[in-house]
Amino acid sequence: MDKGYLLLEDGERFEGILIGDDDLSTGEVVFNTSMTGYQEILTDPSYAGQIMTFCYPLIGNYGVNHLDDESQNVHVSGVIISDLCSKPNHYASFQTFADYLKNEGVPCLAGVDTRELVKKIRNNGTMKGVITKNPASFSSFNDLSLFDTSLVPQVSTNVVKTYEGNGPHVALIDYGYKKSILNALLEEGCKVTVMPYCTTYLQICQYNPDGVLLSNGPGDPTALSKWLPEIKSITKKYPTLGICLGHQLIALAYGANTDQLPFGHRGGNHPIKEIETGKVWITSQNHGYVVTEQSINDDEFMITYKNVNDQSIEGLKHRKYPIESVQFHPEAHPGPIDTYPIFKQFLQNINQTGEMTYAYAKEYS
Ligand SMILES: NC(=O)CC[C@H](N)C(=O)O
Repeated sequence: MDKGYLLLEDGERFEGILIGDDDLSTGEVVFNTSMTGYQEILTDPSYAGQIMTFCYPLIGNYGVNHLDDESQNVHVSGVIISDLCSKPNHYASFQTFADYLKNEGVPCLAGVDTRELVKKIRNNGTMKGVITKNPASFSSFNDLSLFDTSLVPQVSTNVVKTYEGNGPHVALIDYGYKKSILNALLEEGCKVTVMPYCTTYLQICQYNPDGVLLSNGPGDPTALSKWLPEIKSITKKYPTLGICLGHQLIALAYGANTDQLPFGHRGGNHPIKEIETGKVWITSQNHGYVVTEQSINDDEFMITYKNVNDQSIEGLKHRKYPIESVQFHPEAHPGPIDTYPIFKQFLQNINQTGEMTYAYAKEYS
């Protein structure tokens, strides 16, 4: 088996065994603390451009199945693990973790002291990294072409697709949506039209939805600045729910700012507090950016949830219009489903305020 290396931007190097694909992999090195759900994590398009370090020490023990994919491909650019299980045991498993990554063309470094690596990221923040078989051949972290920043166009669909249902019609704007978000809407009986990230307000109107969901997605939300006026117009007309990147885009569209967290929130045990009730929910999270509290216009938006660990903003609600957004993932997969009712709340918003929304829109324009 070949040796491989993780080279970090600050010059430190971690050694391991190279499994999966043996090509060069570049990305932002991040970590996820979830104890299960590696397949969902690998296939979540929000992780595009990132090298994922799994904190849980044993990976691959239940293999890979046909149910857990959150999209059609693995989106992480590389994987770092401690112990690899090569003899998985699960009735639904059809492939090993290593073969799966090889087929998907994604390099993985196994046998790494992930505790040391994670401690380093926690202390110094996320940084760029490279997985390679041949460290001498890697030239420079300054070669920006290796670290792509236009990630959403790469993961979003370019065709409009409708899933039939008898309930309200939701336009799901695809910045890199997770299948579980679509499934949650379909389970609630919605008709769902998935639309590309670059869909304009007028294009959405042609489909006449009852509500709009702005999905999760990879990268820095400010990379989508060009689309903010469209997003603002959409939210002024339709009841809107934003999830993760979608939440950040709503905040940006209304003039707030986003900032980068030191090492992100990625895991299945992030506590958030509902400001109105004081209740704490445990959530699934995966984000590196966050809406800055001071930048939120208090007259327009109220903060609905805050992170219990670092007090960062976890949710916003417009004071007048049916616009809500959450930084965490109510669809879970992987992680707890405590906040799944957010989807039901969204549908209530659609049903109760559908008529009013049009009145608001008139008044607003
Ligand atoms: N899951 C997401 O939508 C992630 C949002 C954004 N890319 C971030 O890292 O903050």
